[in-house]
Parts: sequence; structure tokens; C-alpha cells
Amino acid sequence: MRVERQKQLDDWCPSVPGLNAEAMVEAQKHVDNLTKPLGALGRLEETLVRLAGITGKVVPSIDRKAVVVFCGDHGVTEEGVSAYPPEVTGLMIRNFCDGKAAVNAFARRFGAEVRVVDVGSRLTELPAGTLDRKVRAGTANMAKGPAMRREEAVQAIRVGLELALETKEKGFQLVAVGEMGIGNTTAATAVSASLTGTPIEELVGRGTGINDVSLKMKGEVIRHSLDVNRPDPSDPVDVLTKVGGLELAAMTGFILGAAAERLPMVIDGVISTASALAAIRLAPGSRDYLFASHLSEEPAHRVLLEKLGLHPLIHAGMRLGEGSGAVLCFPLFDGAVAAAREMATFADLGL
Ligand SMILES: O=C(O)c1ccc[n+]([C@@H]2O[C@H](COP(=O)([O-])O)[C@@H](O)[C@H]2O)c1
Ligand SMILES: Cc1cc2nc[nH]c2cc1C
Repeated sequence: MRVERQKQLDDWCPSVPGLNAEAMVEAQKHVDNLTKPLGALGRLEETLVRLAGITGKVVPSIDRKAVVVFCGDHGVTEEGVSAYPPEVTGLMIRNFCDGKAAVNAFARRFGAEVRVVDVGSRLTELPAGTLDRKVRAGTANMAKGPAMRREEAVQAIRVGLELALETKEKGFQLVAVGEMGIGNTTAATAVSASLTGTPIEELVGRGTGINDVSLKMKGEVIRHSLDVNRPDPSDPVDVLTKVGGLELAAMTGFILGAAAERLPMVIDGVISTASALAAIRLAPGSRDYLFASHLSEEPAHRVLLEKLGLHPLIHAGMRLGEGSGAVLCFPLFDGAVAAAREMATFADLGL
């Protein structure tokens, strides 16, 4: 069985190139020579060095930015794990297409394009502007059995891989990874518990804002879902299949595809970060192409970022999703690149 699975994996799992070490050394030298105390630009310096490793350029061009919002519904909402009804997923897809969600406002402000992808919502008619890549209309209730079939998870991963390629071909140079799906913090927490082995009570959070009683029940639903499905932690596709979601699997594919294409990515909150951990378990090198944006209020997010060895740029107490936190960090990337391009060096001052 493992050999068969490995063959299926080899079919689609792209190889991820290593970072350009020479460009990173050059970028570090340049950053150290800028007219500021050594290290004084903090995380922006690490950002610049890694951007150089990804793009091969000491001063990269990141003018063309996009946020890709992967949308899917979750059967586990039947268990009362969210503060909002599942219909909100579809309503928000419309809202994204109307340009009226938080992510649209941020993206407009910071010059990024919003791409809305339906991988698994229950909407039967999609608003104009949605990229229709539906694999199935929502997952099954993972508290009763697997969320989907393995073939469906692989299909969703392929959707992400193809979109990454398309995003690169369209000329985008920096991309935020976002999602929308009522119930998906339950799925993301189950994926995180399975992949990291962390106790559920250290991971589970209030998602859209559930009360104490629902929070306790959400933890039990996650525990029960893991007991019923017994996902194999050494097989990320099995984990995504049994306790994940269509948008989670698509984000995993997107992250793998963008890394293979040398496209720098900014991840958002707990859901995109759970997908990122699945991606790096499939192709460890993909981690180097990821930047953490903010630290979500969801407790699992801190645990996941620690496992990934990524440090968030901002702590804003956010828990929205949509890629909103990632897009909010775009100006920090612009600032870092502007500093690298425009600041004088000590040599310029004759030092
Ligand atoms: O990004 C986060 O860390 C985050 C934290 C809490 C909630 N969300 C968003 O809220 C939805 C999931 O929340 P819930 O309570 O329905 O599981 C989904 O659409 C996410 O985008 C997102
Ligand atoms: C209104 C609303 C907007 C969202 N955006 C991302 N997740 C969300 C969840 C809700 C409930």
C-alpha cells in the first residue's frame, strides 16, 4: 500500500528548487552595509535575504501582488462547531466577488489582485469572477467518517498546483494564501493535532467566536473525528483526506506549486498554516518560500508556526482569515524592498 501511495505522490508532487545561496550572501552584505545599526530593520532583514534567495535578486521586484482565496464547505458544521451557519461561506464568496470583504479593502489599498477560487463550496451558481474549480460540494462530516476520498483530496491538491502555475504565468511576484470556509478551524485543528501530535486542548480555539460550552464540544468533536478516522500522520494526504478540507488540500497544492515555481508566498492564519505544514511534510524545501504574516488568535497557529520555524511580522490579534492578515503585511514587504533599493550604504557616506 505504501509503495502504491508513494507512486501516486510522485505523480504530482513537484520538486522544489533550493534557495540561491549566493544571492542570499550578497543580500545579507547589502543589508549590513545600509546606513542603520546592524540588524536594526529586524524581521525585514530576514525577509530581504530570503526574497533574494527565492528570486536570485538582491533587490527583487514585488510590484505585482495577488491574494488567492480558496473556498470550501465543511460537513462537520452539523456538529455545531462554528458560531456562524455554513451558508456564510457562499455569502462571503459573493462578497469577495463584489469587492466588499476585508480582504478586498486591504488588497485595493495595497495594490493586490484578489482571486477567488471555489474548490468545494455548496453554492450551485457561482458569482461572476469566481474561478470554478469545484471538486465536490462540501466535505462529509468527519465526525462520522472521512471528510472526502483520497482521490478528491489529490484532485483539490492539483487545483492548487495548477493555480500556482497560472499565478506565476500571469506575472505575479508575491502571493498571499487565503481561505474561506465555515467550520474550517475545526478541520485545521484536527490536521494540526494529527501532523504535530500536540494535545487537542493546546490547539483548539474559538474560530469565529464560539462560547465556552461550544469550545469544549469542538474539542470533543475533533478528538472523536481523529478516533473514527485514524489518519496516518506520516501521510499528509491521508490526514487532509480524512480530517481536512477541500480548501485546505488546495492550499497545500498551491504552496507546493508556488515553491516549485520560485514564487514567494505569504501565509495567513491557522488554516493556511496547517496547509503549509502538510506541504512541507510532502516537500520540506517548500518551507523556504513561505513568509508568516501575523499571529492569529487561534492557539494552534503559534504551535504550527513554531514547527515551521517561521516568525510572524505582526501581532494584531486578528482571526479573520480570507488571506486578510497576509495582505495586510504586503506594505511591510514593499517597505523592505524600498529600503534595500533606496537607502544609502556606509560606503556612499564615505565610511
Ligand atoms: O485565519 C485564522 O486564523 C482564522 C481564525 C478563525 C476564523 N477564521 C475564519 O473563520 C472561518 C472558520 O471559523 P469557524 O469558527 O467556522 O471554524 C473561516 O472562514 C476562516 O477564514 C480564520
Ligand atoms: C462574516 C464572516 C466573514 C469571514 N471571512 C472569513 N471567515 C469568515 C467568517 C464569517 C462568519
